Amino acid sequence: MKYVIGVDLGTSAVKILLVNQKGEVYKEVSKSYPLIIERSGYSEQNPEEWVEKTKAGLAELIEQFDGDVNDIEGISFSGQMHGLVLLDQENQVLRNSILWNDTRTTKQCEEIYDVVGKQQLLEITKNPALEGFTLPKILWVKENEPEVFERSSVFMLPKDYLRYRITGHIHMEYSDAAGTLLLNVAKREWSQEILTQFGLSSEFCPPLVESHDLVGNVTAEFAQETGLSEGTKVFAGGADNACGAIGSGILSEGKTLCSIGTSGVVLSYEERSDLDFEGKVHYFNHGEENTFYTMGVTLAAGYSLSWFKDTFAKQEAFDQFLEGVNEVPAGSNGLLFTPYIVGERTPHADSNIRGSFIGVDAAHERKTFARAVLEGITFSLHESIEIFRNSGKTIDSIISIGGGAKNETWLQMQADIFNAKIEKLTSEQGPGMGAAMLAAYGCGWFNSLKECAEVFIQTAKTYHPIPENVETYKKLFSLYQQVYTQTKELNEQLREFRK
Ligand SMILES: Nc1ncnc2c1ncn2[C@@H]1O[C@H](COP(=O)(O)OP(=O)(O)O)[C@@H](O)[C@H]1O
Ligand SMILES: O=C(CO)[C@@H](O)[C@H](O)COP(=O)(O)O
Repeated sequence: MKYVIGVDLGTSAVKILLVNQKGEVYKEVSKSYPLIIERSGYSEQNPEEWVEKTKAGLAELIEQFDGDVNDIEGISFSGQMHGLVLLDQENQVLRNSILWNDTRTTKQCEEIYDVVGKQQLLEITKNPALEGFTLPKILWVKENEPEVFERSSVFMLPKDYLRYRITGHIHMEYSDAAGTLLLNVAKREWSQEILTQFGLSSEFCPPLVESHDLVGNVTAEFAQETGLSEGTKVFAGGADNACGAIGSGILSEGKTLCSIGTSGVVLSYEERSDLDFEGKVHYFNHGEENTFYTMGVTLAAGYSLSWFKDTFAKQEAFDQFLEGVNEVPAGSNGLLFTPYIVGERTPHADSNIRGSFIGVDAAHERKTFARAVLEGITFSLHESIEIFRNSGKTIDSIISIGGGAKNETWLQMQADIFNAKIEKLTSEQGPGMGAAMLAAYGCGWFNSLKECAEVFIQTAKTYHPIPENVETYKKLFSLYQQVYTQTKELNEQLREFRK
């Protein structure tokens, strides 16, 4: 039996899957790392920590593997998107990576609109200037840390840096490059226009490759440190949302994905590159050649839950913390939560908004708050579903992945709030599975990712909407939507008190 490895470099942890030729997950390892939050709006990680935790995870996986390591034919990657990694001329990391959920760059986003023009930016990159994307982070470093910027010779994204450390070769692939605001998404090339407008050279951008392209082998040093074979082929991989889509079989029109990781995503497959969503949803290159996807993003989806748990019950596991949420009725006895704890992206691109609990009552218990947090996160994702439905898409069936898909009550809640059938797959590790599929396709096990999906992906359980809950949530959703407008001005005034 042959195997491939899928490495998902997430925001909360690196998750590593060893998958056999039938698509069965043979072994699974996860190693977590923290966010570095120096002040409100900041979010960083140390790239060395990604490398060390991946090495440790791979070593553990190989140690437990009782087969022949030479049968592990390929490895590929899925990665948290947009994070800026700056390297100097010796390819040494210059500073911590500034992550996708860091919102310090509002000023730089305005500068991008001033210099490029909103319409022109949408035409080239298909996306608006959002704080989380990479170009605003590059401009922030240029303005605030000029000595660091002057020493930088190339920029990378998180999983591309990790892969560089495994192979010694620098590349970037289209699905992640799409989230930099430097790529012409339809033409699939770095935008000379935007690079020139910001005084950036072409050499600052790595060479572009396809997600399933072979980009090297495991170096002798990395093989020795992890137990991997030097013969294992390394394939480029994709952005975590592109990989999540591949790992969930979102490979044809009409398929919708809901992913609840640190962020939350509602994603739809697009064959064409010339649709116009006016920047209301992100529009990126897929990890499948020459196709695309659109998505709405909740900045703090799983992160709202992990923040709430870690703040009030750090020692408890998620399952223990969520015990009893199924006993609280739909609507959490009148308690509403908005998950804007680090700002929001879809539908409100607003780095200043913050979360609220509305309607706190003396009768509410901890489990009421926990359920309200799950509902608030799901309402936020429903805003993206509504954008897609209003654009003419039919969404009656959704595949749900990510850490959030581990909880039965949350999956039923998704069916009730989205008013759609929810499918849970045999593995909720969509991005890791997508990465493994890119390696399997790259190794030539299948003629296409679609063929691979037919073998690798299976539905474990389906959740159908409960009509009574659907009605309750319809009413509550319109109240939820009002909280943003009602609290926007208050949050402007609270800004000066934040540290
Ligand atoms: N047992 C669980 N039940 C419900 N939610 C969970 C559970 N375990 C993890 N989560 C949620 O999943 C999130 C992590 O999901 P994951 O897909 O691993 O994220 P990432 O790829 O961003 O690292 C956590 O922040 C948490 O909110
Ligand atoms: O910023 C985005 C997408 O635009 C995020 O979805 C990141 O890609 C992080 O993903 P997770 O760690 O939550 O999976």
